[in-house]
Amino acid sequence: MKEFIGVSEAKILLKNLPITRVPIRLPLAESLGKFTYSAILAPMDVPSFDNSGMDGYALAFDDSGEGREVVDVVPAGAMPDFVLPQGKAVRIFTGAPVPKGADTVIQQEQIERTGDMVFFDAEHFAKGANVRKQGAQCRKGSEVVASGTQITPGTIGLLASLGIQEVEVFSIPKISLILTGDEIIDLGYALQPGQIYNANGPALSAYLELLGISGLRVFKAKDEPEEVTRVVAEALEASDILLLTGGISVGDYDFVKDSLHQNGVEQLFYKVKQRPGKPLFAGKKGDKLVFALPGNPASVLSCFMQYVKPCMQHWMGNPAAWRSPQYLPIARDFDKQADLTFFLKAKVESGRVVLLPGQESFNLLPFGVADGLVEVPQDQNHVEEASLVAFYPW
Ligand SMILES: Nc1nc2c(c(=O)[nH]1)N[C@H]1C(S)=C(S)[C@@H](COP(=O)(O)OP(=O)(O)OC[C@H]3O[C@@H](n4cnc5c(N)ncnc54)[C@H](O)[C@@H]3O)O[C@H]1N2
Ligand code: MOO
Repeated sequence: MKEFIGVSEAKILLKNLPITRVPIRLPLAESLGKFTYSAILAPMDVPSFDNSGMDGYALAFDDSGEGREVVDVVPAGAMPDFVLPQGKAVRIFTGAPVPKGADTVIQQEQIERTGDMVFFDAEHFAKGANVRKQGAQCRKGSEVVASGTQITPGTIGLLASLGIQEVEVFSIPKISLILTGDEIIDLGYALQPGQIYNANGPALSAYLELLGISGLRVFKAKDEPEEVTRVVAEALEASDILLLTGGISVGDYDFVKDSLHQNGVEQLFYKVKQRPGKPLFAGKKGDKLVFALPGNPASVLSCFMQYVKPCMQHWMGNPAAWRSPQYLPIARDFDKQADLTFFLKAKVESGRVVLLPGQESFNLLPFGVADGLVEVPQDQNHVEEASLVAFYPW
């Protein structure tokens, strides 16, 4: 039951959590952005036949003779059923199979053609020129993609070239979000006095999209203990990772922590020496992770980026989930009094980080332009202009 711990201790606790991750098989077209679960081996040679890299003429390089008679044409998509006779050439096109008996393709710009005869200057070529050999890209059985690789459009092209239609990837966690707070109103409704628009829901849903996670289930709970407990039970059942916003500090209407305990969630830590997001709660129930994010929107986004995002990325098989920040020079001096780690909204301008005005945890204005967060460690109260600071892009 860790209480009021430092940022690094909180991160180490999360990083060391054993997480059972399961692979799923997905159609290639749905695998973009996912991480491969196991290494992928080539099921065949690619190219699977020697083929021409140019539009031109295929011939046997070592054949002597001033010119070659063109005896046939090989288009792409057809396999020639003849052996090229000695001293002859065939018209060939890019991607077409090089017929047996030929070993070199001379591109058509380098050929003089007179009637059925072609002439070229052999000094400008080497044997084998412009022939893409069978297996030049990869041999059957060779590893083409390592495990833990993020699938890009390029990976999809590579796998398609190998005829692979499905890939085994790390699954995407099922995420639920419980928004607490009687004052929270969804977009599209008129605000009554005392009410505010739900900013945390749309922001988190967008952040999940950025991580390649769709299908977020959003629940709402009134500031009422039985309701929070009931909604936690329902949401927990349906999720691998449960997020809550609000209701986690010490106010009379903050019921989240008790509701989590009542639902058998074991506390990993509560309260972190940081601003924003001091009352952050992390817990687990079996393999399920639970994060109760302090309701202020800046705390929600900051805590999500620093703690929840790496857990989710780790779950999804990203080997760089807990990667180190970038180190960039800060544009101006910065001073703080509190003995807490600060996460500050910042913009990168000409390679320097500029801290934005409006760092209070209720204030969303700097998020309109921020590129990410700067971390100023707990024990550092002064940051000198131009010194390097840790910067986390979104
Ligand atoms: N006596 C103390 N009061 C507070 C402390 C404390 O230590 N002692 N901590 C403060 C800090 S720091 C934070 S952070 C907040 C966290 O409070 P909760 O997690 O209980 O969140 P709420 O009180 O429910 O809401 C805080 C704030 O955020 C607004 N909010 C909530 N949900 C949304 C949403 N979906 N979209 C937009 N805004 C939202 C809510 O209206 C409140 O203004 O506690 C401090 N208090
Ligand atoms: O720790 Mo809270 O997020 O500052 O307002």
